[in-house]
Amino acid sequence: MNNIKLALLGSQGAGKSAVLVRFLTKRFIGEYASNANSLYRKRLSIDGRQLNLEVFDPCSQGTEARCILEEPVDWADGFVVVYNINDRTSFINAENILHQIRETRMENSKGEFEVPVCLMGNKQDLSHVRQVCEEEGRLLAQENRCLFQEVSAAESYQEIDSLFTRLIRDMMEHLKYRADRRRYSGSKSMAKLINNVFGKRRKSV
Ligand SMILES: Nc1nc2c(ncn2[C@@H]2O[C@H](COP(=O)(O)OP(=O)(O)OP(=O)(O)O)[C@@H](O)[C@H]2O)c(=O)[nH]1
Repeated sequence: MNNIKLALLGSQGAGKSAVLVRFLTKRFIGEYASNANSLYRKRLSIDGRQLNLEVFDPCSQGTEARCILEEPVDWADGFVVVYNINDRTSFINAENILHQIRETRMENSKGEFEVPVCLMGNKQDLSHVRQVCEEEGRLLAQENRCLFQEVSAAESYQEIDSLFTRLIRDMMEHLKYRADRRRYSGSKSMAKLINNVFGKRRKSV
């Protein structure tokens, strides 16, 4: 069975827990304890494939984006970055987080892989007081080559479900690609090793 690790990032109060709980339980719960990191686990079936999903929902109280990122950025196979469309600061924070994910992951993987990321503009039900227009979100997502949608954890399940599902599909593809690459480079180095040992020996006979 596949294990998939997802991290939720974003400003305090953007609705990270609300979005996640909507996806996992189909329900909206108004208030969540936000003074501790949470790790959620769920078994899912996507395209007939069983998987164990782990989601890290870090406590973002009073922390800077870089601190939020320190733990999950190496751990996760994919990210959901949430901002509140009624709070421009949370959008700017999302932008910083996306840059940091890219920087860190590019460094770690020598630019070979791009980790799947989804940008969510939450609280769409309050769009009459929005501070960030939808186009800005879409542009930011395009620049960072990630999925994007405005959602409302309070009012709708469908969009959140399909966005998470698309992201998890991308993550599964990405993990498979990485595993294939590793296998391929493993067999290449094995072939090199065999060549070095036996090839040389044969020459010297
Ligand atoms: N109107 C509206 N309120 C929402 C929505 N999503 C979340 N909220 C509210 O926004 C507040 C913050 O939501 P949380 O899910 O706790 O936000 P968070 O990003 O997990 O916050 P921290 O854990 O503090 O980082 C709560 O009062 C939620 O009820 C939404 O889609 N619409």
